[in-house]
Amino acid sequence: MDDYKKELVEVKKELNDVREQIQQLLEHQDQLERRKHELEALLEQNSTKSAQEDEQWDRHDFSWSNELEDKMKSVFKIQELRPMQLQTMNVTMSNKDCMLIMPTGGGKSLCFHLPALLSKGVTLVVSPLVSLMEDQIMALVKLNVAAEMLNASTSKDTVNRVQDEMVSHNAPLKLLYVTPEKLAKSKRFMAKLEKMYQLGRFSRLVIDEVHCCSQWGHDFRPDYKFLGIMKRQFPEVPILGLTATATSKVLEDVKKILNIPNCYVFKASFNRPNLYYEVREKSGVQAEAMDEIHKLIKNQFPNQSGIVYCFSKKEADDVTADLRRRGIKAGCYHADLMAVERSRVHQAWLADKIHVVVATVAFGMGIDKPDVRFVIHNSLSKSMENLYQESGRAGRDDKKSHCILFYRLQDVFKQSSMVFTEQTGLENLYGIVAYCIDTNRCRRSVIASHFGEVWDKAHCNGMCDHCDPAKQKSTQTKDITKYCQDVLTVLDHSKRQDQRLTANKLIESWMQKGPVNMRVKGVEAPSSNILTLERIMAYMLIRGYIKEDFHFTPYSTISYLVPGPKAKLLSMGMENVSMDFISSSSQTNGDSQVAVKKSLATTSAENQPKPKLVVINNEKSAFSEMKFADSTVANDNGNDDNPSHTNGEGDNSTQKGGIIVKDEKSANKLKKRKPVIVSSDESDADDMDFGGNILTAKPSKAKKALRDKSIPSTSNQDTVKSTDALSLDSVKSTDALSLDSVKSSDALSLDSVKSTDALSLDTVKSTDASSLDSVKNTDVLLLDSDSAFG
Ligand SMILES: Nc1ncnc2c1ncn2[C@@H]1O[C@H](COP(=O)(O)OP(=O)(O)OP(=O)(O)O)[C@@H](O)[C@H]1O
Repeated sequence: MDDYKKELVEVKKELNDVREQIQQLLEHQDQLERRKHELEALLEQNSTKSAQEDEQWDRHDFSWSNELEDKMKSVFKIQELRPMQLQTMNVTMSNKDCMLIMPTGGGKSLCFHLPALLSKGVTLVVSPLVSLMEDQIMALVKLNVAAEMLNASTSKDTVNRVQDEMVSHNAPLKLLYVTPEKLAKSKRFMAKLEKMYQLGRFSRLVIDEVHCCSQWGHDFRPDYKFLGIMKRQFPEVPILGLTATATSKVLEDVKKILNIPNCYVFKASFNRPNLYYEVREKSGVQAEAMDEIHKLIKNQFPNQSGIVYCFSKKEADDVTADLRRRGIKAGCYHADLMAVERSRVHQAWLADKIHVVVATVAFGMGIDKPDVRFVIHNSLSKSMENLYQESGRAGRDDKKSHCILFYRLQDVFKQSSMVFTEQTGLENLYGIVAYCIDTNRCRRSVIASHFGEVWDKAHCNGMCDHCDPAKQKSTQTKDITKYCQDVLTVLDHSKRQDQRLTANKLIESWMQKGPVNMRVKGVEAPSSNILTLERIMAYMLIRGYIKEDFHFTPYSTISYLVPGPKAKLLSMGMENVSMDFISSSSQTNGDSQVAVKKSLATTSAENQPKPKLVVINNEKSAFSEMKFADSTVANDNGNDDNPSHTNGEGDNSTQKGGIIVKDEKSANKLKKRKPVIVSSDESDADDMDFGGNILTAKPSKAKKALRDKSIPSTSNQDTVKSTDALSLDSVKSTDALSLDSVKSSDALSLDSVKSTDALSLDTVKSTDASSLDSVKNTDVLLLDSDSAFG
């Protein structure tokens, strides 16, 4: 017996050692993977560089150099070339094949527009979209450059005229745009090209969006495959391929398809130094999310051009309507709208008649407005690549512009149920989720690694929310192994109950809420706020501790969560999980980073509520004498996100300028809601920036507040009558207040307020300014005017 016991102790010890070693090896593996990635990126960067340097393609002493400079200034009004433009032009002018990878808005077009003017004959441009060709031709014609296009809907007369010009020595035609279908399907056109070639007039073949050739690319077009014969048919014609998006795998594939294995490849950096990248927490309440976007556009980008990208056509419709209602000049753009309407919106935006285009990704290729000051993502993009391309429509004029993504976990599942059928759909999506939940890495560096580049954090120049000195935060790494194990225990339990859990339900069960049979004994309700829990959930998802399991219903696809490939390691205690959190000391007021606002340990701060009712207490007001029975002062600055302002437990005094809260449950429930603000001084409402719902003193102001602050979407406006802080004559079923019935209510004497969820007042009877006899579960903030506005 004793021997067995002794051996058992030894085996256990050895097992522990093995676990530790495995843990260390796993960490080492992670480090090596990251370094491997960096080294590969550096090697690729350097090999491209050396090819460029070897040949000195940035020289200014080619036979065409003077003319190039002259036409650049006189025709295109451009004073200086951007990186890689000169190299590309010199290579293609030397009749060599070339591939240019340059980010959206980088200036790819000039790389063939300018050479076209310097060359004899015609540059043939293959482009995938008719609208894209139309825009370019319009711009070229304005600059007096002879450009034409041929597509399926070109009239016969135009086709004849253009085809004659192709083979006529004296014709002014410089650029001819065609769709790939035209090449693939029109023998007559191919015959004309042969002729043009024989006459020495086929000066260059440009293939825009060249990644469309490859099946590995995200935008494969079968007709692009036909371009493979061009090199064979026209061996003397240099090919110039352009793209903003090509991994090395796609690039190799494209070279093979186009038969240009030895072409030069130039890659401009994907760093757009003038773009400020930021991720913000998105409210789970639609009206609040819209408040935030409205406030952002109104205050930070007044009358400036921007785009709001949405997840779906319906979302785009709703956001447009909401912004318009709030006085923003917005237009909608998505695939369900008629082409005429889409074009009207696009043109009105180009002419600054509307400021904001609210769109799905259909608003994409060919947008060339220089002064787009902001691109907001109202919902998560489906990949880093998409985010980069869509955000990249901002700041084409090189001036500072903002790219702001609003993130919330629920959007991950909206996207995942759309992309999970794509080959790398989920992988790409989780890449952008990792970007969103990151607390400290430079956003630029994260973007860079997606494009196989390494950008030094120092080059960010404070142009992202993590590098911006004004938003600096320190972070702390915390062990969340126990949390993750608890999540897996809840999932195990649900499996035994034969129940599936969505992310929301999983969090609910984990928090020991929802159906009793889904709560698990031994799993303690986490004391962290919902954002923290969502963040942990997202982290578990991208690290493979949990995974999505998709089920189809007749109307939609539902994503349930189940244990992931790495769950076993965690359950068996063979892996520790840690995660970075913003440390509480460095949190700033009003900051809406998605990063967790409080450390996991700060439980008392977690439970502080967001006030539902804010009473502005100015000198003359009768409120100054108001007292609330049965209440606890918890905070003195109106910002419950800042734990440093939280009073310690046991402070039961009632005082001016504090949240008065008693009931923890209602506090938690109301935590994330914005306050209703009641003021006896109507000017208060104008000055305040609580982003909340406002009821002011005078009916006229109240109406304005209702209109401006969009209470209608959260309340039934038509049932709010003559609202007045001092006398709410009849407020019925207002959702904003969640008051079932408030009758002849008056701030000084609320005769009967029942089931008031907003105030969480169970019963308020014979209340008066100096003594509210029975106020329970009050969730009220009483502020001095000064602290309210300070
Ligand atoms: N060297 C330059 N200096 C200043 N502006 C430039 C320069 N080169 C190009 N531009 C301008 O930059 C803008 C974007 O150029 P362009 O449309 O060629 O971008 P792109 O790389 O083709 O982008 P996309 O992938 O979105 O089509 C245009 O307004 C163009 O006139």
